[in-house]
Amino acid sequence: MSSCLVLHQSSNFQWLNKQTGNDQPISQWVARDDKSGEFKRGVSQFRNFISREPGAQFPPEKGRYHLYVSYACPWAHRTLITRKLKGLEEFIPVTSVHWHMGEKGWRFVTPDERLPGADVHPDPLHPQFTHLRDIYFDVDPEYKGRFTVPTLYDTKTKHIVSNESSEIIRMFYHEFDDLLPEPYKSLDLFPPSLQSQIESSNEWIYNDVNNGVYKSGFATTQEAYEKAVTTLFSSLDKIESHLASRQQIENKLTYFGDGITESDIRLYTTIVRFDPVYVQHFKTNLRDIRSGYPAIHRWLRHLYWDVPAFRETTQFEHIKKHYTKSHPQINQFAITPVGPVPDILPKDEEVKAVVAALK
Ligand SMILES: N[C@@H](CCC(=O)N[C@@H](CS)C(=O)NCC(=O)O)C(=O)O
Repeated sequence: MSSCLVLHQSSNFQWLNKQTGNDQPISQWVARDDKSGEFKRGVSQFRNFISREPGAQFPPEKGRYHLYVSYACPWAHRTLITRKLKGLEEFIPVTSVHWHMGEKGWRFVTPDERLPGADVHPDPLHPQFTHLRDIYFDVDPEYKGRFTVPTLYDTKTKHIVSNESSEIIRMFYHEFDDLLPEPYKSLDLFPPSLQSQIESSNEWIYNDVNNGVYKSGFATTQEAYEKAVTTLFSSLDKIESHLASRQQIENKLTYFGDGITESDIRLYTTIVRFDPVYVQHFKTNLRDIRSGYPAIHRWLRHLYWDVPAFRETTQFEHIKKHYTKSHPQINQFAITPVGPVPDILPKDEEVKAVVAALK
């Protein structure tokens, strides 16, 4: 453990003044001096790549890299789905943090805690570390940024390879292919023929939907909230008509092409959290998915119920408790709403009002 880390852990003064390495408390989602009240997501700081190119700094190797995630987090969820779809579970071990994010950020569970989901355990690489931030400061005592999941860590060089989910999933697409058996080796989640469509939809779906729910929920002015929520719902309307025509005209259940692609992965992790959390916690309540967006609902339930990589990486207890119990500025008493029940509907059930409307 670096001496700097000991300093961070032992001094309350340091905690108060350096909670994110940039003098903002962890829970300060909108910068204090930002009068717009708009949530602006920071840029990830570690941006290296695992590559199978000869001489690469981070070559693909079984067991070399460790992935730190939270089951609650939609960005980390992308990496868990991709890892499973590509058959990388034996190659890239995972540790999930506890669902609660406090003033010191994400923490590891203690040895006696039992939470749902695979791989929720203390940090196996640094058993003395209590929080994810300990890894960031161990790697860089001067780190100035947020301590985010996913974090892809190299056990050999003791560096963070990347803490940017959109890039981690792309490393998983092909860089390990030489080590993988079929059918994982030839699974292409970003096929050349669809890349430009995927890229251009990523841009607005990221801004308006994936990050849009946070812009709505973390807004600190009425104007910022209304701007985010109306943009979010007009983008959901656009996604609904795209998926409805895919389902009705092309008879396809995925977002583009014939199989699952990056677009499905990136959209799913927001949509599966929408009804259970975002509708009430982030006030994204012009409609919900189950009663307001039939084509999105059908697409969501196809991925959840028919594709194990989606269902097995979706842990509703982590999701519901994380948001509702980690944001005191939004939910002072940390009460987790019971509904909606169930978290996700079976494929052959609809909410009663939808059934009545269809009669
Ligand atoms: N752009 C990053 C965002 C990751 C991110 O913001 N993760 C959240 C959890 S959902 C986090 O760890 N936040 C901790 C913090 O900001 O203090 C990515 O896609 O990987």
